Amino acid sequence: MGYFIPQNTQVFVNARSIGRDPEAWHKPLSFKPQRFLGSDIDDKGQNFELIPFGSGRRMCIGMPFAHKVVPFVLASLLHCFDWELGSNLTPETIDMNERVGLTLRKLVPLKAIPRKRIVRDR
Ligand code: HEM
Repeated sequence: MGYFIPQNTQVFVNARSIGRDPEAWHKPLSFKPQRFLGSDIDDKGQNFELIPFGSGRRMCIGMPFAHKVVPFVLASLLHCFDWELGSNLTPETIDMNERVGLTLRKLVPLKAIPRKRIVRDR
């Protein structure tokens, strides 16, 4: 690609910017999980526009575990609690600005208040 990278250079892949590239994604800043319905793109390291777990020999070894645990924990939290936003916020007024760093964090932390939902046994 025409770049000269000196020996022993430490290279960081900017997965955040790749995931927000308008050349790779339609309306990249919109939360649209349905964009993956019927899509061939997955996160297993072969589609370089989506590399949350990295790619190649050093990609995340915890990916299969994360694939099982993250949906399970999320589904449990949604199933067992009703969630409210504090500070008179609505989904439209949440501050989505980000803080710069090695990992991506919200500039203003999200305060979500869980209210226990009665879950009946079958
Ligand atoms: C949503 C959850 C997770 C994400 C997004 C994630 C993401 C990543 C990324 C981006 C890398 C660097 C890959 C590279 O250098 O190309 C990595 C490496 C690694 N991850 Fe994860 N990870 C997750 C969960 C886990 C879990 C649950 C474990 C262990 C149980 C784990 C263990 C590791 C290890 C050991 C490495 C280093 C692999 C190596 O350098 O050979 N990760 N992960």
